[in-house]
Amino acid sequence: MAGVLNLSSRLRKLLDPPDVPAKSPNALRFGVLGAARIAPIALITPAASHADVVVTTVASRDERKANEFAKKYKIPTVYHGSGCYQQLLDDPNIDAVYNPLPNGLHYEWTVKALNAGKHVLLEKPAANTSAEAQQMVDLAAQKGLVLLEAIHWIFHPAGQRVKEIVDSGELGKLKNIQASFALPKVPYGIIFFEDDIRFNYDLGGGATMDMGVYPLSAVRYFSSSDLSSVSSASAIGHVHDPARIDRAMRVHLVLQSSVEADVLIDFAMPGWGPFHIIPRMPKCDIHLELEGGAIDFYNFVAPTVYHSITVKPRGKKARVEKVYKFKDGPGQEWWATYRYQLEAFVDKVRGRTPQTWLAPDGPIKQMQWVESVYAAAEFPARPTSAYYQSSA
Ligand SMILES: NC(=O)C1=CN([C@@H]2O[C@H](COP(=O)(O)OP(=O)(O)OC[C@H]3O[C@@H](n4cnc5c(N)ncnc54)[C@H](OP(=O)(O)O)[C@@H]3O)[C@@H](O)[C@H]2O)C=CC1
Ligand SMILES: O=C1OC[C@@H](O)[C@H](O)[C@H]1O
Repeated sequence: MAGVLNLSSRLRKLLDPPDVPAKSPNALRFGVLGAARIAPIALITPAASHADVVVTTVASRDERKANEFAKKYKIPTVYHGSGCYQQLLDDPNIDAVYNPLPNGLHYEWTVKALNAGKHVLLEKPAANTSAEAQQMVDLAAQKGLVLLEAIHWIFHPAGQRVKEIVDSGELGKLKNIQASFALPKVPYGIIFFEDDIRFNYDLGGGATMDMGVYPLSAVRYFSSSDLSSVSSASAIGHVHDPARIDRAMRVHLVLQSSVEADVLIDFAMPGWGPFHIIPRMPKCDIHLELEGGAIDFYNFVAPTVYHSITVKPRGKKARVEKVYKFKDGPGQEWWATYRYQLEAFVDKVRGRTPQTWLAPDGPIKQMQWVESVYAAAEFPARPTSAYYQSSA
């Protein structure tokens, strides 16, 4: 009963967090590039409970969409039309930019934002290629600006607790990881639309680019190791562009630490039963095999909703842990992964030491892994952006 009450209280506050009584007078002013669907979840809602963040500006190419978005989310300044993204970057009243544009535009608008002197919270994956990611990371360092690729789940205490157990040696050496993020096949419009950016090759689409960021980052994070090789990879093409857009990807990875990993990514797992009409349950799990036992981490991407960490020492009784809040650290049980991430971003901008921060070369490694997966599956690399080519 207590579990159900906690769940309901957490969900209520997750979806409608209490506003802070007052924002600080010099709160960090965020501008949002594009009226993207993810922006309310990843920035606008988390910002409501952060005293040092205000979302002041949105730029959307379409005037009506721009105004509707601004009205709905109470954003005072709006730019629209063909030059609106640059107008936002030129606005001296903005300190930080949130970039949730399609993946293929991440590089161009992040480079432009950094050149305009703005800190950048950048949606995942950082770019279309590792070379683009490298340039962005170098530019941010050169300018002394904060650039964070939004691998939000790592900022939540649940993922960090799993890492702590792995690194503690309680279960011995890590041997194998199975990481899955896969959604059931449902009619268009329920999860994705037919013309979604995820299915557009030129915009950097593909399941490995999109959902793959999660299990691949989990393998990197829990193993603390780089990739040695992709020993097998099999892709299922998306119906609209089967040779270039992966609907699903299944890979076996060998890491430099000799840990091995199986990764499954799927935008639309077919149903089962007669005519495949019974939808499958989403998969969002990490299974870690260690010398002395195993750990199952359920729902690693959205742990605030619900998660479980089942620790199974070999020959002993299993235990289940749930960690919604740090013992000593920022946060509330209802904080979304995005809220923990925003806390860290602001701490970094303000010159404080965040509870968690990601290695500067993380976005580069992440894209190198994605490139290796596509190469092994004999799928083309995502296209280098025209802006990168013109500025190289
Ligand atoms: N961290 C997370 O949990 C999640 C991250 N993401 C990431 O966020 C990014 C955006 O995803 P999502 O919000 O689902 O995408 P949307 O399609 O909803 O938003 C993308 C925005 O980009 C702008 N845009 C600019 N050029 C184009 C173009 N040629 N075609 C389409 N849109 C364009 C549009 O803004 P406008 O027209 O207003 O100018 C649009 O609203 C992706 O990088 C994705 O990987 C997505 C979901 C979850
Ligand atoms: O969290 C997510 O789930 C669904 C994906 O398509 C999205 O881009 C991702 O970030």
